[in-house]
Amino acid sequence: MCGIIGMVGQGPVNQALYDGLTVLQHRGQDAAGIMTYDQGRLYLRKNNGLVRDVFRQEHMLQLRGNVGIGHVRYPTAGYSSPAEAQPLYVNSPYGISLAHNGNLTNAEALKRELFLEDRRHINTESDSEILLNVFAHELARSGKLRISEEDIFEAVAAVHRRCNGGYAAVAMINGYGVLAFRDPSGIRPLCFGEQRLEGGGSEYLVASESVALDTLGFSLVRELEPGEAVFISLDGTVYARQCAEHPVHAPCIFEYVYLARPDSIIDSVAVYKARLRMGERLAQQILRTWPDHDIDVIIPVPDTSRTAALEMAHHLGVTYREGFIKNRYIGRTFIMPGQTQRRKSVRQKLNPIGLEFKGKNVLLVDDSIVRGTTCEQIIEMARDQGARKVYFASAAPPVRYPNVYGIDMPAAHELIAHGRTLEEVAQKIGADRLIYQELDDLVAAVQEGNPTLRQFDASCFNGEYVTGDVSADYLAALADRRSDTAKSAGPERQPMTDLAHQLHQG
Ligand SMILES: O=P(O)(O)OC[C@H]1O[C@H](OP(=O)(O)OP(=O)(O)O)[C@H](O)[C@@H]1O
Ligand SMILES: NC(=O)CC[C@H](N)C(=O)O
Ligand SMILES: [Mg+2]
Repeated sequence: MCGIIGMVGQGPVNQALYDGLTVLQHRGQDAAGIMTYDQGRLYLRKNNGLVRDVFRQEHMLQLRGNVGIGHVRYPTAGYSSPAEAQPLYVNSPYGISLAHNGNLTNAEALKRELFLEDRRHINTESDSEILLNVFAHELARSGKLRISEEDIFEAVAAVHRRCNGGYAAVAMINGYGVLAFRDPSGIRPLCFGEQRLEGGGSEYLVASESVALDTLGFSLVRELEPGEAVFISLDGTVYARQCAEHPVHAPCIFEYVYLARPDSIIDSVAVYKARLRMGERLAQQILRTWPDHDIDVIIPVPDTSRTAALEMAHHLGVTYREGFIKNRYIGRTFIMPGQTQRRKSVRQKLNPIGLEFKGKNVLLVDDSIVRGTTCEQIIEMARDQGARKVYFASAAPPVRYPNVYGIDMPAAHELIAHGRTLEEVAQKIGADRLIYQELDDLVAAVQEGNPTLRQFDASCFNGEYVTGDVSADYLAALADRRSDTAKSAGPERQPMTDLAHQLHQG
């Protein structure tokens, strides 16, 4: 889950894009980039690092123009190299740049097609470069010198026919404007907003999460429908069209569990309220299955679990206390690239307050347990502080299957709950008792915010992939390529690069 943003303004957009990216930083900490357009020229700054480190004053001054797009990256394909930082650019046709959140599941096949049939060269291992080139190729089909919004929507429709997986994207077409589109299952979020200016006219902003609109003073117009594309021309005219033949709305449920900020609204569901309901349902489960519990205190694992833990304590009538203090200068652990870094960061990030643990039966609450990196260490810390019993609750069900739509959980064997029973996980993490949210309860907690949502991508919990194209072979190849062990072995030459290479060798 990267963060994407795009703006058509009436004055320079560089600062607004920068500020927007800082509030989307929780979606990607690896790399950041902004591309702007001014009088026929494009200006780009991108690099590995946090937003505050990538953009210095000299870069900001060069990002000229009233139109631009931006990206914060959390890699799910390719490598953490600056060359794969986004926005990505292709010069033909017209000059197109693109920022992508999600992951394509047929990237390999598309890469072959792009090379063998469309005569396009892909220079990185990023699936986003493939998405950009498919779009560019389809837009070029119009063969026109001047394109219309209909040509742009036709190209998006073709992208939907060719690409599988999760993709929410913003693209900037040189001399035309900013395009936003969402995959036909609406897996990754995307919304757009408007700010009316005092002197007349409006500015428009597209972003992964509504929190970016709020902080920049835009009001939410609406979220993009699955399969829909919205195009905002340079003069500020907004065009929208449904470009998918059979859209099905199945947003990623993990956005509500962990990925999104609580102050965002996604598909008309307030993430904060969904998390409160997750806490409430977890409390109900405890009252049902463990009515004579002996929990003295509920302690959240900062940050994301706080909302659910607070409500859980309220419904159980148990004291809620802050038992871990988070170092505010350390980012999210889960989205760090390697296991060594993740493991080290938990210790650096969370420090216990001893008196909240000593002699008590504590229930630690987290939003989710994925690899188990956090809970194993947290439980150990609680015991070191003298806790009598350490119970652990997860506001999400056991994560047992890989995610293929933009969350870097590529290998089932790295997930602590994969192939393990509840008791086995409890034992492995060292908890005296482990409570997981039921999937039905999680779904209900989100759905209550918008009953029209009938389906979710909950694949990491149930192994059902909404795009219907994820085979066992695909998952095996993904694990092979992207598991922590594979990644630590370093970049390898990929088969498609070799295809071009082989051809030139004769
Ligand atoms: O089982 P694991 O593999 O450790 O993954 C799950 C943990 O990672 C996330 O925290 P993170 O530190 O990324 O972010 P947060 O501060 O938003 O909670 C999540 O909130 C859990 O605490
Ligand atoms: N998390 C994401 O959305 C990743 C986008 C893209 N697949 C990349 O790896 O750069
Ligand atoms: Mg956490």
